[in-house]
Amino acid sequence: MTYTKIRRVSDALGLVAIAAARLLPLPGAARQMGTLTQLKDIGLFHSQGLIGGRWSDAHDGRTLSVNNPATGELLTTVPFMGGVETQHAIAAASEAFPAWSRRTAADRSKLLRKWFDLLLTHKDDLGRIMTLEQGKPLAEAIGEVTYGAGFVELYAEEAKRVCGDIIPSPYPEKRIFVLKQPVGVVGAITPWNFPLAMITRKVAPALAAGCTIIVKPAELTPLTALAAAELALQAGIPPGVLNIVMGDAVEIGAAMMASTEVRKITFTGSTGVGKKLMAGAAGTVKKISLELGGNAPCIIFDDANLEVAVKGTLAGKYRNTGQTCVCINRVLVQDGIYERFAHAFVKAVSQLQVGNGLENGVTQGPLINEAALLKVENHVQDAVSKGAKVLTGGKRHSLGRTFYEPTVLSHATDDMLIFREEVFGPVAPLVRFKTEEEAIKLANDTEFGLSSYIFTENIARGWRVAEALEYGMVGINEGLISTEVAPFGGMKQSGLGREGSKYGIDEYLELKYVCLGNMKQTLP
Ligand SMILES: NC(=O)c1ccc[n+]([C@@H]2O[C@H](COP(=O)([O-])OP(=O)(O)OC[C@H]3O[C@@H](n4cnc5c(N)ncnc54)[C@H](O)[C@@H]3O)[C@@H](O)[C@H]2O)c1
Ligand SMILES: O=CCCC(=O)O
Repeated sequence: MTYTKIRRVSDALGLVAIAAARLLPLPGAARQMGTLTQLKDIGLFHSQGLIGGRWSDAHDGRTLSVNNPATGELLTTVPFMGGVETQHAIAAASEAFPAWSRRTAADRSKLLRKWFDLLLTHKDDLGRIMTLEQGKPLAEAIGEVTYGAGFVELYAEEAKRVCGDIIPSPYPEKRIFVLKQPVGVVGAITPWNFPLAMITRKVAPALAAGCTIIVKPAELTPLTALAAAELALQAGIPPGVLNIVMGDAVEIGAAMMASTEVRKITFTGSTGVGKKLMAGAAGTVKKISLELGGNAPCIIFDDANLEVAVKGTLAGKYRNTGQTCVCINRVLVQDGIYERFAHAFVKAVSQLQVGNGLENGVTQGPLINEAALLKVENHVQDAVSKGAKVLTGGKRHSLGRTFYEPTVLSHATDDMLIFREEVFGPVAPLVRFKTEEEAIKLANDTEFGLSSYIFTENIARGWRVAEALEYGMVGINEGLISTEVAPFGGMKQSGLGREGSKYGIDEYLELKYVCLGNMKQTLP
Protein backbone atom coordinates (compact mmCIF):
# COMPACT_ATOMS: atom_id res chain seq x y z
CA MET A 1 0.00 0.00 0.00
CA THR A 2 1.38 3.41 -0.84
CA TYR A 3 1.60 6.17 1.71
CA THR A 4 -1.15 8.15 -0.07
CA LYS A 5 -3.44 5.14 0.07
CA ILE A 6 -2.78 4.65 3.77
CA ARG A 7 -3.75 8.27 4.24
CA ARG A 8 -6.97 7.87 2.28
CA VAL A 9 -7.93 4.73 4.22
CA SER A 10 -7.18 6.39 7.52
CA ASP A 11 -9.19 9.44 6.51
CA ALA A 12 -12.10 7.25 5.46
CA LEU A 13 -12.12 5.34 8.73
CA GLY A 14 -11.58 8.47 10.75
CA LEU A 15 -8.50 6.83 12.21
CA VAL A 16 -4.85 7.45 11.89
CA ALA A 17 -2.74 4.97 10.02
CA ILE A 18 -0.80 4.09 13.12
CA ALA A 19 -0.19 0.41 12.65
CA ALA A 20 0.33 0.52 8.91
CA ALA A 21 2.65 3.45 9.08
CA ARG A 22 4.74 1.77 11.77
CA LEU A 23 5.11 -1.46 9.83
CA LEU A 24 5.66 -0.26 6.30
CA PRO A 25 8.68 1.52 4.89
CA LEU A 26 7.01 4.72 3.70
CA PRO A 27 8.68 6.73 0.97
CA GLY A 28 8.36 10.43 1.64
CA ALA A 29 6.76 9.94 4.99
CA ALA A 30 7.51 9.00 8.51
CA ARG A 31 10.46 6.81 9.42
CA GLN A 32 9.76 6.84 13.15
CA MET A 33 6.49 8.30 14.26
CA GLY A 34 5.98 7.81 18.00
CA THR A 35 3.33 10.11 19.46
CA LEU A 36 2.93 11.92 16.16
CA THR A 37 0.70 9.07 15.02
CA GLN A 38 -2.11 10.57 17.08
CA LEU A 39 -2.63 13.28 14.47
CA LYS A 40 -6.08 13.45 12.87
CA ASP A 41 -4.43 13.76 9.45
CA ILE A 42 -1.23 11.79 9.38
CA GLY A 43 -0.48 13.28 5.97
CA LEU A 44 0.69 16.42 7.72
CA PHE A 45 3.61 14.57 9.16
CA HIS A 46 6.68 14.86 6.93
CA SER A 47 10.24 14.03 7.82
CA GLN A 48 11.95 15.13 4.60
CA GLY A 49 12.91 18.51 3.18
CA LEU A 50 10.98 20.06 0.31
CA ILE A 51 12.88 21.05 -2.83
CA GLY A 52 11.15 21.98 -6.07
CA GLY A 53 7.91 20.36 -4.87
CA ARG A 54 9.58 17.01 -4.05
CA TRP A 55 10.05 15.64 -0.56
CA SER A 56 13.79 15.08 -0.41
CA ASP A 57 16.52 13.49 1.70
CA ALA A 58 20.08 14.69 2.18
CA HIS A 59 22.29 13.66 -0.78
CA ASP A 60 24.52 11.63 1.55
CA GLY A 61 21.66 10.16 3.61
CA ARG A 62 22.65 11.90 6.83
CA THR A 63 19.87 12.58 9.32
CA LEU A 64 19.18 14.65 12.39
CA SER A 65 17.03 13.71 15.41
CA VAL A 66 13.99 15.70 16.46
CA ASN A 67 13.12 15.21 20.13
CA ASN A 68 10.28 16.19 22.43
CA PRO A 69 11.75 18.67 24.94
CA ALA A 70 9.23 17.62 27.61
CA THR A 71 10.04 13.91 27.56
CA GLY A 72 13.22 13.51 25.57
CA GLU A 73 11.34 11.12 23.27
CA LEU A 74 12.74 10.79 19.75
CA LEU A 75 9.94 12.04 17.51
CA THR A 76 11.60 11.33 14.20
CA THR A 77 14.67 12.04 12.16
CA VAL A 78 14.91 14.57 9.34
CA PRO A 79 17.58 14.98 6.68
CA PHE A 80 20.78 16.71 7.69
CA MET A 81 21.10 18.86 4.60
CA GLY A 82 23.84 21.29 3.71
CA GLY A 83 25.26 23.35 0.87
CA VAL A 84 24.41 20.83 -1.88
CA GLU A 85 20.70 20.70 -1.05
CA THR A 86 20.57 24.47 -0.52
CA GLN A 87 21.95 25.00 -4.02
CA HIS A 88 19.27 22.65 -5.38
CA ALA A 89 16.62 24.59 -3.49
CA ILE A 90 17.98 27.90 -4.81
CA ALA A 91 17.89 26.48 -8.35
CA ALA A 92 14.28 25.35 -7.84
CA ALA A 93 13.26 28.74 -6.43
CA SER A 94 15.01 30.55 -9.30
CA GLU A 95 13.27 28.38 -11.86
CA ALA A 96 9.88 28.97 -10.25
CA PHE A 97 10.38 32.73 -9.90
CA PRO A 98 9.54 34.02 -13.42
CA ALA A 99 6.16 32.27 -13.62
CA TRP A 100 5.22 33.01 -10.00
CA SER A 101 6.12 36.69 -10.23
CA ARG A 102 4.22 37.06 -13.52
CA ARG A 103 0.99 35.67 -12.06
CA THR A 104 -1.56 38.31 -11.21
CA ALA A 105 -1.66 39.51 -7.64
CA ALA A 106 -5.27 38.32 -7.50
CA ASP A 107 -4.13 34.82 -8.43
CA ARG A 108 -1.41 34.71 -5.78
CA SER A 109 -3.89 36.11 -3.30
CA LYS A 110 -6.35 33.26 -3.95
CA LEU A 111 -3.69 30.62 -3.34
CA LEU A 112 -2.56 32.28 -0.13
CA ARG A 113 -6.17 32.45 1.02
CA LYS A 114 -6.52 28.70 0.40
CA TRP A 115 -3.37 28.08 2.40
CA PHE A 116 -4.78 30.19 5.24
CA ASP A 117 -8.03 28.16 5.21
CA LEU A 118 -6.09 24.89 5.33
CA LEU A 119 -3.87 26.07 8.19
CA LEU A 120 -6.97 26.86 10.23
CA THR A 121 -8.74 23.63 9.28
CA HIS A 122 -5.73 21.71 10.58
CA LYS A 123 -4.96 23.92 13.56
CA ASP A 124 -5.37 21.13 16.11
CA ASP A 125 -2.89 18.86 14.34
CA LEU A 126 -0.44 21.68 13.71
CA GLY A 127 -0.71 22.67 17.36
CA ARG A 128 -0.05 19.10 18.44
CA ILE A 129 3.03 18.80 16.23
CA MET A 130 4.26 22.11 17.62
CA THR A 131 3.77 21.10 21.26
CA LEU A 132 5.55 17.82 20.63
CA GLU A 133 8.63 19.39 19.10
CA GLN A 134 8.71 22.76 20.87
CA GLY A 135 7.06 22.10 24.25
CA LYS A 136 4.62 25.00 24.57
CA PRO A 137 1.19 24.14 26.04
CA LEU A 138 -1.25 22.86 23.43
CA ALA A 139 -3.65 25.81 23.79
CA GLU A 140 -0.75 28.21 23.27
CA ALA A 141 0.44 26.18 20.27
CA ILE A 142 -3.01 26.28 18.68
CA GLY A 143 -3.01 30.01 19.43
CA GLU A 144 0.26 30.30 17.51
CA VAL A 145 -1.31 28.50 14.55
CA THR A 146 -4.11 31.07 14.48
CA TYR A 147 -1.59 33.89 14.85
CA GLY A 148 0.70 32.40 12.18
CA ALA A 149 -2.19 31.80 9.79
CA GLY A 150 -3.17 35.45 10.34
CA PHE A 151 -0.06 36.54 8.41
CA VAL A 152 -1.14 34.40 5.48
CA GLU A 153 -4.61 35.91 5.50
CA LEU A 154 -3.26 39.45 5.84
CA TYR A 155 -0.83 39.09 2.92
CA ALA A 156 -3.43 37.36 0.77
CA GLU A 157 -5.17 40.72 1.05
CA GLU A 158 -2.08 42.95 0.84
CA ALA A 159 -0.97 41.18 -2.36
CA LYS A 160 -3.70 43.11 -4.16
CA ARG A 161 -2.61 46.46 -2.74
CA VAL A 162 0.97 46.64 -3.99
CA CYS A 163 0.52 49.92 -5.84
CA GLY A 164 3.12 51.86 -7.73
CA ASP A 165 3.20 55.62 -8.04
CA ILE A 166 3.22 58.48 -10.52
CA ILE A 167 5.28 61.46 -9.48
CA PRO A 168 4.56 64.91 -10.97
CA SER A 169 7.38 65.56 -13.40
CA PRO A 170 9.39 68.79 -13.27
CA TYR A 171 10.01 68.42 -17.05
CA PRO A 172 7.22 68.91 -19.62
CA GLU A 173 8.60 66.22 -21.95
CA LYS A 174 9.12 63.51 -19.28
CA ARG A 175 6.88 61.39 -17.07
CA ILE A 176 8.00 59.72 -13.82
CA PHE A 177 6.64 56.35 -12.71
CA VAL A 178 7.49 54.12 -9.75
CA LEU A 179 6.98 50.36 -10.10
CA LYS A 180 7.06 47.92 -7.20
CA GLN A 181 8.54 44.58 -8.20
CA PRO A 182 9.40 41.40 -6.26
CA VAL A 183 12.97 41.37 -5.06
CA GLY A 184 13.55 37.81 -6.36
CA VAL A 185 14.58 34.62 -4.58
CA VAL A 186 14.51 34.93 -0.78
CA GLY A 187 16.43 32.96 1.85
CA ALA A 188 14.68 32.75 5.23
CA ILE A 189 16.23 31.45 8.46
CA THR A 190 13.96 31.04 11.49
CA PRO A 191 14.15 30.11 15.21
CA TRP A 192 12.61 27.30 17.28
CA ASN A 193 10.47 29.36 19.67
CA PHE A 194 7.68 30.09 17.16
CA PRO A 195 7.90 27.20 14.71
CA LEU A 196 5.02 28.42 12.53
CA ALA A 197 4.46 32.15 13.00
CA MET A 198 8.09 33.15 12.36
CA ILE A 199 7.83 31.27 9.05
CA THR A 200 4.47 32.55 7.82
CA ARG A 201 5.49 36.10 8.82
CA LYS A 202 8.20 35.80 6.12
CA VAL A 203 6.76 33.40 3.57
CA ALA A 204 3.36 35.06 3.23
CA PRO A 205 4.58 38.57 2.35
CA ALA A 206 7.34 37.12 0.13
CA LEU A 207 4.87 35.02 -1.87
CA ALA A 208 2.31 37.84 -1.97
CA ALA A 209 4.95 40.15 -3.46
CA GLY A 210 5.81 37.56 -6.14
CA CYS A 211 9.04 36.23 -4.63
CA THR A 212 9.98 32.56 -4.25
CA ILE A 213 11.62 31.37 -1.06
CA ILE A 214 13.89 28.84 0.62
CA VAL A 215 13.14 28.43 4.34
CA LYS A 216 15.57 26.97 6.82
CA PRO A 217 13.59 26.29 9.99
CA ALA A 218 15.42 25.67 13.26
CA GLU A 219 16.75 22.11 13.43
CA LEU A 220 14.99 21.66 16.80
CA THR A 221 11.53 22.33 15.30
CA PRO A 222 11.33 21.45 11.60
CA LEU A 223 8.12 19.39 11.73
CA THR A 224 5.64 22.26 12.04
CA ALA A 225 7.33 23.94 9.06
CA LEU A 226 7.08 20.76 6.99
CA ALA A 227 3.40 20.31 7.90
CA ALA A 228 2.69 23.91 6.89
CA ALA A 229 4.55 23.32 3.61
CA GLU A 230 2.39 20.23 2.95
CA LEU A 231 -0.67 22.46 3.30
CA ALA A 232 0.87 25.06 0.98
CA LEU A 233 1.23 22.35 -1.68
CA GLN A 234 -2.35 21.25 -1.07
CA ALA A 235 -3.44 24.88 -1.50
CA GLY A 236 -1.90 24.84 -4.99
CA ILE A 237 1.25 26.86 -4.37
CA PRO A 238 3.42 25.65 -7.28
CA PRO A 239 6.54 23.50 -6.88
CA GLY A 240 9.68 25.50 -6.19
CA VAL A 241 7.85 28.56 -4.87
CA LEU A 242 8.29 27.37 -1.25
CA ASN A 243 11.27 25.15 -0.43
CA ILE A 244 12.41 23.84 2.95
CA VAL A 245 15.92 22.70 3.85
CA MET A 246 17.31 21.91 7.28
CA GLY A 247 20.50 20.48 8.75
CA ASP A 248 23.87 22.20 8.87
CA ALA A 249 22.89 25.80 9.67
CA VAL A 250 26.32 27.24 8.92
CA GLU A 251 26.60 25.50 5.53
CA ILE A 252 23.03 26.32 4.55
CA GLY A 253 23.49 29.95 5.58
CA ALA A 254 26.79 30.16 3.69
CA ALA A 255 25.22 28.73 0.51
CA MET A 256 22.43 31.30 0.70
CA MET A 257 24.92 34.12 1.25
CA ALA A 258 27.21 33.04 -1.58
CA SER A 259 24.42 32.77 -4.13
CA THR A 260 23.95 35.69 -6.49
CA GLU A 261 20.44 34.41 -7.21
CA VAL A 262 19.31 34.89 -3.60
CA ARG A 263 18.53 38.61 -3.50
CA LYS A 264 17.13 38.90 -0.01
CA ILE A 265 17.83 37.34 3.39
CA THR A 266 15.27 37.45 6.15
CA PHE A 267 16.35 36.18 9.55
CA THR A 268 14.77 35.78 12.96
CA GLY A 269 17.01 34.61 15.77
CA SER A 270 19.80 35.70 18.04
CA THR A 271 21.70 38.96 17.60
CA GLY A 272 25.02 37.07 17.35
CA VAL A 273 23.91 35.02 14.34
CA GLY A 274 22.15 38.05 12.84
CA LYS A 275 25.41 39.98 12.82
CA LYS A 276 27.19 37.12 11.03
CA LEU A 277 24.48 36.98 8.39
CA MET A 278 24.59 40.73 7.92
CA ALA A 279 28.33 40.50 7.28
CA GLY A 280 27.77 37.52 4.95
CA ALA A 281 25.11 39.35 2.94
CA ALA A 282 27.58 42.14 2.21
CA GLY A 283 29.51 39.88 -0.21
CA THR A 284 26.71 39.99 -2.78
CA VAL A 285 24.97 43.13 -1.41
CA LYS A 286 21.69 41.42 -0.56
CA LYS A 287 18.70 43.14 0.91
CA ILE A 288 18.42 41.93 4.53
CA SER A 289 15.94 42.09 7.36
CA LEU A 290 16.75 40.98 10.88
CA GLU A 291 14.45 40.25 13.81
CA LEU A 292 16.85 39.69 16.69
CA GLY A 293 17.03 39.39 20.45
CA GLY A 294 15.50 41.75 22.99
CA ASN A 295 15.86 42.81 26.62
CA ALA A 296 12.37 44.12 27.29
CA PRO A 297 11.77 46.42 30.24
CA CYS A 298 8.37 46.52 31.90
CA ILE A 299 7.86 49.71 33.92
CA ILE A 300 5.27 49.60 36.69
CA PHE A 301 4.54 53.15 37.91
CA ASP A 302 3.03 53.96 41.32
CA ASP A 303 -0.18 55.02 39.58
CA ALA A 304 -0.65 51.69 37.75
CA ASN A 305 -3.81 49.67 38.20
CA LEU A 306 -2.35 46.81 40.25
CA GLU A 307 -4.58 44.10 38.81
CA VAL A 308 -3.91 45.18 35.21
CA ALA A 309 -0.17 45.42 35.89
CA VAL A 310 0.02 41.95 37.44
CA LYS A 311 -2.04 40.35 34.67
CA GLY A 312 -0.09 42.13 31.91
CA THR A 313 3.32 41.38 33.40
CA LEU A 314 2.40 37.73 33.96
CA ALA A 315 1.33 37.33 30.33
CA GLY A 316 4.26 39.32 28.95
CA LYS A 317 6.82 37.41 31.02
CA TYR A 318 5.66 33.79 31.10
CA ARG A 319 4.27 33.32 27.57
CA ASN A 320 6.03 30.32 26.02
CA THR A 321 7.83 29.79 29.36
CA GLY A 322 9.62 33.09 28.85
CA GLN A 323 11.09 32.00 25.52
CA THR A 324 9.83 34.86 23.38
CA CYS A 325 11.86 37.71 21.94
CA VAL A 326 9.23 40.16 23.21
CA CYS A 327 9.07 38.57 26.67
CA ILE A 328 9.56 40.92 29.59
CA ASN A 329 13.15 40.57 30.78
CA ARG A 330 13.33 43.25 33.51
CA VAL A 331 10.45 44.43 35.70
CA LEU A 332 11.15 48.00 36.88
CA VAL A 333 8.84 48.81 39.78
CA GLN A 334 8.39 52.24 41.39
CA ASP A 335 8.97 52.60 45.14
CA GLY A 336 5.38 53.33 46.15
CA ILE A 337 3.86 50.19 44.56
CA TYR A 338 6.85 47.84 44.87
CA GLU A 339 5.74 45.80 47.91
CA ARG A 340 2.10 45.50 46.80
CA PHE A 341 3.10 44.56 43.25
CA ALA A 342 5.69 42.01 44.41
CA HIS A 343 3.17 40.35 46.72
CA ALA A 344 0.38 40.12 44.12
CA PHE A 345 2.74 39.10 41.33
CA VAL A 346 4.32 36.27 43.32
CA LYS A 347 0.83 35.00 44.19
CA ALA A 348 -0.11 34.92 40.50
CA VAL A 349 3.18 33.30 39.43
CA SER A 350 2.82 30.58 42.08
CA GLN A 351 -0.41 29.50 40.43
CA LEU A 352 1.21 28.71 37.06
CA GLN A 353 1.03 25.01 36.21
CA VAL A 354 4.27 23.45 34.99
CA GLY A 355 4.24 20.26 32.95
CA ASN A 356 4.06 18.51 29.60
CA GLY A 357 2.24 20.86 27.22
CA LEU A 358 -0.09 18.07 26.12
CA GLU A 359 -1.58 17.74 29.61
CA ASN A 360 -4.73 19.62 30.52
CA GLY A 361 -4.28 22.72 32.64
CA VAL A 362 -0.55 23.11 31.98
CA THR A 363 0.43 26.76 31.40
CA GLN A 364 4.22 26.40 31.49
CA GLY A 365 5.99 23.88 29.30
CA PRO A 366 9.64 22.86 29.40
CA LEU A 367 12.58 24.91 28.24
CA ILE A 368 13.73 23.91 24.77
CA ASN A 369 16.85 22.03 25.93
CA GLU A 370 19.50 21.56 28.60
CA ALA A 371 21.55 24.53 27.35
CA ALA A 372 18.55 26.83 27.86
CA LEU A 373 18.07 25.45 31.37
CA LEU A 374 21.73 26.03 32.22
CA LYS A 375 21.49 29.63 31.00
CA VAL A 376 18.48 30.28 33.26
CA GLU A 377 20.26 28.64 36.22
CA ASN A 378 23.36 30.71 35.57
CA HIS A 379 21.36 33.96 35.47
CA VAL A 380 19.60 33.14 38.75
CA GLN A 381 22.82 32.11 40.48
CA ASP A 382 24.57 35.26 39.26
CA ALA A 383 21.69 37.46 40.49
CA VAL A 384 21.53 35.77 43.90
CA SER A 385 25.32 36.03 44.31
CA LYS A 386 24.98 39.80 43.73
CA GLY A 387 22.18 40.30 46.26
CA ALA A 388 18.91 39.28 44.60
CA LYS A 389 16.34 37.43 46.77
CA VAL A 390 14.24 34.55 45.48
CA LEU A 391 10.56 35.33 46.14
CA THR A 392 9.30 32.17 44.43
CA GLY A 393 10.88 29.40 42.35
CA GLY A 394 14.59 29.78 41.83
CA LYS A 395 15.45 26.19 40.98
CA ARG A 396 14.89 23.26 38.61
CA HIS A 397 11.36 21.90 38.77
CA SER A 398 10.78 18.52 40.42
CA LEU A 399 9.67 17.18 37.01
CA GLY A 400 13.36 17.22 36.13
CA ARG A 401 14.78 17.34 32.59
CA THR A 402 14.21 20.75 31.03
CA PHE A 403 11.63 22.07 33.51
CA TYR A 404 12.40 25.17 35.62
CA GLU A 405 10.17 26.69 38.30
CA PRO A 406 8.47 29.98 37.42
CA THR A 407 10.64 32.40 39.35
CA VAL A 408 10.48 35.93 40.75
CA LEU A 409 13.57 37.68 42.12
CA SER A 410 13.54 40.90 44.15
CA HIS A 411 16.43 43.35 44.72
CA ALA A 412 17.67 42.98 41.14
CA THR A 413 20.23 45.56 40.00
CA ASP A 414 21.81 46.70 36.76
CA ASP A 415 25.09 44.86 37.37
CA MET A 416 23.42 41.45 37.12
CA LEU A 417 23.56 39.28 33.99
CA ILE A 418 19.79 39.05 34.00
CA PHE A 419 19.58 42.84 33.61
CA ARG A 420 22.01 42.81 30.67
CA GLU A 421 21.10 39.66 28.72
CA GLU A 422 17.95 38.00 27.46
CA VAL A 423 17.24 35.23 30.03
CA PHE A 424 14.84 33.43 27.65
CA GLY A 425 13.24 31.58 30.54
CA PRO A 426 10.61 31.89 33.30
CA VAL A 427 12.44 34.33 35.57
CA ALA A 428 11.23 37.86 36.44
CA PRO A 429 13.75 40.12 38.21
CA LEU A 430 12.19 43.09 40.06
CA VAL A 431 14.26 46.29 39.98
CA ARG A 432 13.21 49.18 42.26
CA PHE A 433 13.23 52.77 40.97
CA LYS A 434 12.15 56.18 42.30
CA THR A 435 11.51 58.62 39.43
CA GLU A 436 10.16 58.54 35.87
CA GLU A 437 13.50 59.82 34.62
CA GLU A 438 15.37 57.00 36.38
CA ALA A 439 12.97 54.41 34.93
CA ILE A 440 13.55 55.65 31.36
CA LYS A 441 17.31 55.64 31.90
CA LEU A 442 17.26 52.07 33.28
CA ALA A 443 14.94 50.89 30.49
CA ASN A 444 17.14 52.32 27.72
CA ASP A 445 20.38 51.11 29.32
CA THR A 446 20.85 48.22 26.88
CA GLU A 447 22.05 47.67 23.33
CA PHE A 448 18.70 46.03 22.54
CA GLY A 449 15.49 47.78 21.52
CA LEU A 450 12.73 45.35 20.59
CA SER A 451 9.71 45.57 22.90
CA SER A 452 8.91 47.47 26.09
CA TYR A 453 5.94 47.80 28.43
CA ILE A 454 4.53 50.53 30.67
CA PHE A 455 1.83 50.28 33.31
CA THR A 456 0.29 53.60 34.40
CA GLU A 457 -3.18 55.12 34.67
CA ASN A 458 -1.78 58.51 33.64
CA ILE A 459 -2.29 58.90 29.89
CA ALA A 460 0.16 61.79 29.56
CA ARG A 461 2.86 59.77 31.32
CA GLY A 462 2.10 56.76 29.13
CA TRP A 463 2.65 58.80 25.94
CA ARG A 464 5.65 60.66 27.33
CA VAL A 465 7.44 57.48 28.35
CA ALA A 466 6.48 55.63 25.16
CA GLU A 467 8.10 58.44 23.16
CA ALA A 468 11.25 58.31 25.28
CA LEU A 469 11.76 54.54 25.08
CA GLU A 470 14.28 53.43 22.44
CA TYR A 471 12.23 50.42 21.39
CA GLY A 472 10.43 49.35 18.22
CA MET A 473 7.32 48.34 20.16
CA VAL A 474 5.66 49.68 23.31
CA GLY A 475 2.73 48.16 25.21
CA ILE A 476 0.85 50.56 27.50
CA ASN A 477 -1.21 48.66 30.09
CA GLU A 478 -0.85 45.57 27.89
CA GLY A 479 1.55 42.62 28.07
CA LEU A 480 0.55 40.88 24.83
CA ILE A 481 1.16 43.16 21.88
CA SER A 482 1.85 40.81 18.97
CA THR A 483 -0.62 40.80 16.11
CA GLU A 484 -0.20 40.30 12.38
CA VAL A 485 -1.66 43.74 11.64
CA ALA A 486 0.96 45.75 13.56
CA PRO A 487 4.59 46.35 12.48
CA PHE A 488 6.86 44.03 14.44
CA GLY A 489 10.55 44.82 14.81
CA GLY A 490 13.31 46.39 16.78
CA MET A 491 15.70 49.31 17.05
CA LYS A 492 19.41 49.28 17.91
CA GLN A 493 20.84 45.73 17.96
CA SER A 494 17.38 44.12 17.97
CA GLY A 495 17.20 44.27 14.22
CA LEU A 496 16.46 45.91 10.91
CA GLY A 497 13.14 46.20 9.12
CA ARG A 498 9.60 45.40 10.14
CA GLU A 499 7.47 42.28 9.71
CA GLY A 500 3.71 41.92 9.60
CA SER A 501 1.22 44.72 8.90
CA LYS A 502 0.88 46.67 5.67
CA TYR A 503 4.55 47.65 6.00
CA GLY A 504 5.96 44.08 6.05
CA ILE A 505 5.53 43.47 2.32
CA ASP A 506 7.90 46.35 1.47
CA GLU A 507 10.80 44.15 2.63
CA TYR A 508 10.16 41.90 -0.40
CA LEU A 509 9.75 44.64 -3.01
CA GLU A 510 12.15 46.71 -5.06
CA LEU A 511 11.21 50.18 -6.21
CA LYS A 512 11.90 50.74 -9.87
CA TYR A 513 11.86 54.27 -11.29
CA VAL A 514 10.77 54.49 -14.90
CA CYS A 515 11.24 57.76 -16.77
CA LEU A 516 9.26 58.14 -19.98
CA GLY A 517 10.79 60.77 -22.21
CA ASN A 518 10.04 62.37 -25.55
CA MET A 519 6.49 63.25 -24.51
CA LYS A 520 5.78 65.68 -27.34
CA GLN A 521 3.25 68.31 -26.46
CA THR A 522 0.66 68.02 -29.23
CA LEU A 523 -2.19 69.77 -27.48
CA PRO A 524 -2.29 73.56 -27.52
N1 LIG B 1 12.95 39.68 17.00
C1 LIG B 1 12.20 38.65 16.72
O1 LIG B 1 11.21 38.73 16.01
C2 LIG B 1 12.55 37.29 17.27
C3 LIG B 1 11.60 36.26 17.20
C4 LIG B 1 11.93 35.01 17.71
C5 LIG B 1 13.18 34.80 18.28
N2 LIG B 1 14.07 35.80 18.33
C6 LIG B 1 15.38 35.60 18.95
O2 LIG B 1 15.91 34.33 18.58
C7 LIG B 1 16.72 33.82 19.62
C8 LIG B 1 16.29 32.40 19.95
O3 LIG B 1 16.25 31.63 18.82
P1 LIG B 1 17.44 30.64 18.42
O4 LIG B 1 18.13 30.12 19.64
O5 LIG B 1 16.88 29.67 17.45
O6 LIG B 1 18.44 31.65 17.69
P2 LIG B 1 19.70 31.28 16.80
O7 LIG B 1 20.21 32.57 16.30
O8 LIG B 1 20.63 30.38 17.49
O9 LIG B 1 19.08 30.43 15.61
C9 LIG B 1 18.13 30.97 14.73
C10 LIG B 1 18.25 30.28 13.41
O10 LIG B 1 19.53 30.56 12.85
C11 LIG B 1 20.17 29.35 12.48
N3 LIG B 1 21.61 29.55 12.57
C12 LIG B 1 22.41 29.43 13.66
N4 LIG B 1 23.67 29.73 13.31
C13 LIG B 1 23.66 30.05 11.99
C14 LIG B 1 24.67 30.45 11.06
N5 LIG B 1 25.94 30.61 11.41
N6 LIG B 1 24.29 30.70 9.78
C15 LIG B 1 23.01 30.56 9.41
N7 LIG B 1 22.03 30.17 10.25
C16 LIG B 1 22.36 29.94 11.52
C17 LIG B 1 19.59 28.33 13.44
O11 LIG B 1 19.77 27.03 12.94
C18 LIG B 1 18.15 28.76 13.49
O12 LIG B 1 17.46 28.29 12.36
C19 LIG B 1 16.51 34.76 20.78
O13 LIG B 1 17.59 35.65 20.85
C20 LIG B 1 15.24 35.50 20.42
O14 LIG B 1 15.11 36.75 21.02
C21 LIG B 1 13.79 37.04 17.83
O1 LIG C 1 9.74 35.44 19.69
C1 LIG C 1 9.37 36.40 19.08
C2 LIG C 1 8.14 36.51 18.26
C3 LIG C 1 6.94 36.32 19.08
C4 LIG C 1 5.79 37.13 18.60
O2 LIG C 1 5.59 37.32 17.39
O3 LIG C 1 5.06 37.58 19.48
